[in-house]
Amino acid sequence: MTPGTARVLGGPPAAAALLTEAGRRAGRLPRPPHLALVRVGEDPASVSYVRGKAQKAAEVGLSSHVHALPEATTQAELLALVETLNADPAVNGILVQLPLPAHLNPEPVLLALDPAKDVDGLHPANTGALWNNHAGLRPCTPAGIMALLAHHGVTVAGQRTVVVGRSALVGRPVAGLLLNADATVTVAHRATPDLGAVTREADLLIVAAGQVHLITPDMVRPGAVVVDVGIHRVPTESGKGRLTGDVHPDVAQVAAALTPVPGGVGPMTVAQLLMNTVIAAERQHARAPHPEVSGEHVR
Ligand SMILES: Nc1nc2c(c(=O)[nH]1)N[C@@H](CN(C=O)c1ccc(C(=O)N[C@@H](CCC(=O)O)C(=O)O)cc1)CN2
Repeated sequence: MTPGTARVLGGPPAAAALLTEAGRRAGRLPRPPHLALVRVGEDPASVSYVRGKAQKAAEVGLSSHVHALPEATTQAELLALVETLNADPAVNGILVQLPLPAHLNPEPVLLALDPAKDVDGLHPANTGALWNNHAGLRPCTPAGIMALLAHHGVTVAGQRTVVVGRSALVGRPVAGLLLNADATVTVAHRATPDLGAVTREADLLIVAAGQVHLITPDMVRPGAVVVDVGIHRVPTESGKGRLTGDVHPDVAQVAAALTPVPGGVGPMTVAQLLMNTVIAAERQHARAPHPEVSGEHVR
C-alpha cells in the first residue's frame, strides 16, 4: 500500500450491520428483549454512554430501563438492585456502567450478576468461558472489535497480533478472542520493555492502553492493520475539546488500515451490547419451560 493511504476501518457501517441483525433476531422472539442499564452517579461520560445505549436499544426494537442511582448509593444497595434484576424474569440483560464511583467496588457487583444476564460478559463464568473457547456472553468492546474486523474483511487467523493493554474490559478479553480466532497473540503492557520492538512485530495491532498517542509511526510495521481503542478528549483553542485515541494520527502514513477515533471501535461497543442482549434473551427463551413440552401439560 502507498504510504499515507491507510484504509479507514469505519465503525458506523459495521455497527449498522450488527444492529440490523440484532433487530431481526429480536423480532423473532415472543417479546422484545429487555435490557436493564444501571448507572451510579452523574459522571458525564457515563450519563452520555448510558443514554446512547437506551436510544439505540429503542431504535432496534429492544426495551430498556435506566436505573439511575445517586452518587451516595452504598455497595449493599447496588447489590440489592442487581439481585432484584437477576430474579426478574422480564429482564434479559443487565449492564452496570463502569467506572463506578470510587467508594464502590465493582468486583462483588460483577460477581453478583446472573451470568446468563451478564450482557457485558464480565462475570468470571463468562470470562472463563471465553478463555476456554466455550459458549458464553463476550465483553462488548472486544467482541465489537472482532465484528468490525470481520465486516471489513480483515483476516485474523494466522496473523501475528499484538494487544497493548491488559484491562479486564478490553485488553485481556480481546487477546482471548483473537486466540480463539487462531491468531498468534502477544499481550504488551506498561511493564513491557522496548514496547516499539514488540509492536513492530504485529501484522495486527490492537491498542487499548489508555494513553494519548502512545503509538507513533516508528512503532508500527509498514502494512500493519491498527485498531485504536483509546478515546480521550484533548483541549482545543475553541475550548470544546476534541476526541483522539491511543494511536498518533501519523500512523496512517505507515499502516495499511486504521480505525478512526471517533467513529471506529466506539459505536461497535453499543451495537455488540444490544446483540448480546438478544443472544441472552434467545438462550433464556430456549431454556424456559414451554407448556407443550413440560411434564404437567402432557396428558
Ligand atoms: N459496563 C461497561 N462500562 C464501560 C464500557 C463497557 O463496555 N461496559 N465501555 C466504556 C464506555 N462505553 C460504553 O460503555 C463507550 C465508549 C465509547 C463509545 C462511542 O461510541 N464513542 C464514540 C464517540 C462518542 C463521543 O462523541 O463522545 C466513538 O468512538 O466514535 C460508546 C460506548 C467504559 N465503560
